[in-house]
Amino acid sequence: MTVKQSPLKDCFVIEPKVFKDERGSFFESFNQKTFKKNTGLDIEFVQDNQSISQYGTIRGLHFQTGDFAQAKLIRVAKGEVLDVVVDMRPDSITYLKQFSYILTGENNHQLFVPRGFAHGFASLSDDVIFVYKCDNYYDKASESGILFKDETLNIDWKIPKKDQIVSEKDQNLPTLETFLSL
Ligand SMILES: Cc1cn([C@H]2C[C@H](O)[C@@H](COP(=O)(O)OP(=O)(O)O[C@H]3O[C@H](C)C(=O)[C@H](O)[C@H]3O)O2)c(=O)[nH]c1=O
Repeated sequence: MTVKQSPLKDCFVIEPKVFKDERGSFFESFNQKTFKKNTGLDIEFVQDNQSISQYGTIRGLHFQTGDFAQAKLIRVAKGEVLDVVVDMRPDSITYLKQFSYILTGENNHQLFVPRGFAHGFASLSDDVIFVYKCDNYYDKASESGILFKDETLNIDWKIPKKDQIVSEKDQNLPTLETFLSL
């Protein structure tokens, strides 16, 4: 496994070792000992999530606040996504900076997103199987987020407006300016 730092503090890309043969391929999608050895992080993931999305779906930007903030280890089992994170930690040297990365079922890359980051993704293909580990449990009351089309962040989701599929909940998330003023 190779760990590559992203431009955002504490956020990094993991490229697992993939074994290929005439049958197909195999890789360890998570190994606690290897993860700790290569990242120096001793994290206990407590919840695995999976979502399936059609082309054009944009989920996010989400995060849980306070005691229920979540670090996530993200990968795409099938399809292709543009994954986007924003550092929402006021004390961070990369505060309010954003980073996007293409995750696919082909490259098997993973993105580690620390607690205190907003996270979202756009489905660039149909039938995207998006799987991720969280180091804290889901807590509806702690859910928060930033509007995906926030003008300050000006994220290019790579999906034409006419093709965008966004939940009612996400369409009503606050802008960054509003969130920061709360
Ligand atoms: C996240 C979550 C949701 N749910 C329930 C709540 C809703 O009834 C239903 C769909 O939830 P939601 O529309 O919030 O799902 P996503 O839009 O995929 O949310 C996720 O998408 C972005 C990309 C993230 O990074 C977060 O992990 C998460 O917010 O699943 C649960 O029961 N447990 C959970 O952990």
